[in-house]
Amino acid sequence: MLCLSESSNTESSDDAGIQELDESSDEDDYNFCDTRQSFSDSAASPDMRMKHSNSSNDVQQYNHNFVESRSGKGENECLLLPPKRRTKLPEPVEKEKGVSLWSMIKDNVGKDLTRVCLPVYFNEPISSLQKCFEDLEYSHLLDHAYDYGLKGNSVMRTLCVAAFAVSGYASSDGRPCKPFNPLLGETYEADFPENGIRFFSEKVSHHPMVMACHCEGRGWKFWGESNVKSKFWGQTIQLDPVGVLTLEFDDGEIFKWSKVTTTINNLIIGRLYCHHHGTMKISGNRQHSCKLTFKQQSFLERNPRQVQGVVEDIGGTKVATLRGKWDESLYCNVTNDGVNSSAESTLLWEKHEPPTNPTRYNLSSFAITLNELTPNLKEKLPPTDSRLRPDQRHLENGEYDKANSEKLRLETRQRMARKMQDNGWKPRWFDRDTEDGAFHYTGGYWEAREQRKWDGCRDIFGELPDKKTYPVPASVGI
Ligand SMILES: CC(C)CCC[C@@H](C)[C@H]1CC[C@H]2[C@@H]3CC=C4C[C@@H](O)CC[C@]4(C)[C@H]3CC[C@]12C
Repeated sequence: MLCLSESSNTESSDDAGIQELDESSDEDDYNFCDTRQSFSDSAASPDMRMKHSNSSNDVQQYNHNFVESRSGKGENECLLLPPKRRTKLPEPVEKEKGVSLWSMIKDNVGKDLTRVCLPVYFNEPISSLQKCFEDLEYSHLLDHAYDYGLKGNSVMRTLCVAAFAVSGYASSDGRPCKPFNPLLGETYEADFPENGIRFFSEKVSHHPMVMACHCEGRGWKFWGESNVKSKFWGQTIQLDPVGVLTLEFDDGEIFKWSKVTTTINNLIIGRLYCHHHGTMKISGNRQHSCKLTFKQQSFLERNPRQVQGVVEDIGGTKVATLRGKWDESLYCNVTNDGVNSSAESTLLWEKHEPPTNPTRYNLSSFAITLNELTPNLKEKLPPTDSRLRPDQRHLENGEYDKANSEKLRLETRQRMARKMQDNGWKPRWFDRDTEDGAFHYTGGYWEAREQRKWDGCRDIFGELPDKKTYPVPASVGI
């Protein structure tokens, strides 16, 4: 495995595991304004007629409890609007260098690839914690799922949950770089009132590398962990996710599923791309469950990236089907009385348009916003937030040499992570449940943020206070 998940290797690098602002958005997190704005996504809205239409500007009733009246009356009412987010990354300070992955690993052919140190140039300016949040770009599907369920439409609820589970893969298309491997105890918060969600994640284990996350939306909670087992096959790497994702609606309905296998292709020659394949069983605790198949890619496949699925009731009767592509869109057909209805299929989900000027990282518009650090936000963050990680910030700014040296410094520091874990280090915000073995959010993050009380949050990105207090064990790999 080429630097993807950690190995217990002694000399491997932390590759283990491998602004210009558009608007003056840094003034305040919130802008007060007197026009009502809508941030809704339309596909799969419960109020929408079942057609392929995609009108994205309807103001929908389930949106934005954050849009509150400030003055409380009349035409001049002032509404609290969400922050304006940036639409592009900063212009790089230095010119981009053309370094091929092959040039980095060619001298290591036949060697253990976990020992190959990749320079920061192969990273994207996003940490794996932030990448977990990318799975929630289409969280409106869960809002719709909640509403459908309340209206008694359990089939549409299940279909929306399935569409959500697939939508998380959309942003992996055409992304050739490796996210930063967070430091032990690194956190990431995402307060997205415009999407009605609040997300939090923490790296809870370094060996094996595990990240736990927790997200609250309108009518639902979603949590899980991100941990992959990887196998290196030479030209490809296979990633098998470990752990279960859980979605719980406020009315008590729960869905659980695991992610499918991801294969990263053309590591050595050709254009690097990833492909997702396997079966995803989304099990519900009430009326319906869904089985999705991400098709295996073959040389003859004229239609790659396909996903197909069926929704079944507890008796095993097929009540709906679903098909589409994980990098494009998904449609469903609801079966009536066991007979496939001839009516046209319904659009459940469609990928957002890519940004107009993509960078070499090929981030989506949503991903571009995730590492933005406004002065106002900076004041509120704990010292462990990914946005404060210096090498990642330098990379984002296109300061490659600074990024590289900071990365080396932090990796040296990180070498004591295993020692810390062995010595009983515990995550600050998550706890492993003794019953189901999963990490659960212990709560209190947003409350601590309110009071700016970050007790127990170490300065993980700074200089080590004293090497004697934290000896770097010679035999510990990262
Ligand atoms: C050698 C270097 C430059 C290769 C770059 C590899 C990139 C494409 C790899 C590195 C880490 C990978 C991610 C690691 C873990 C997961 C979780 C899984 O459930 C979905 C895929 C996803 C999100 C992977 C997508 C591909 C990924 C981003």
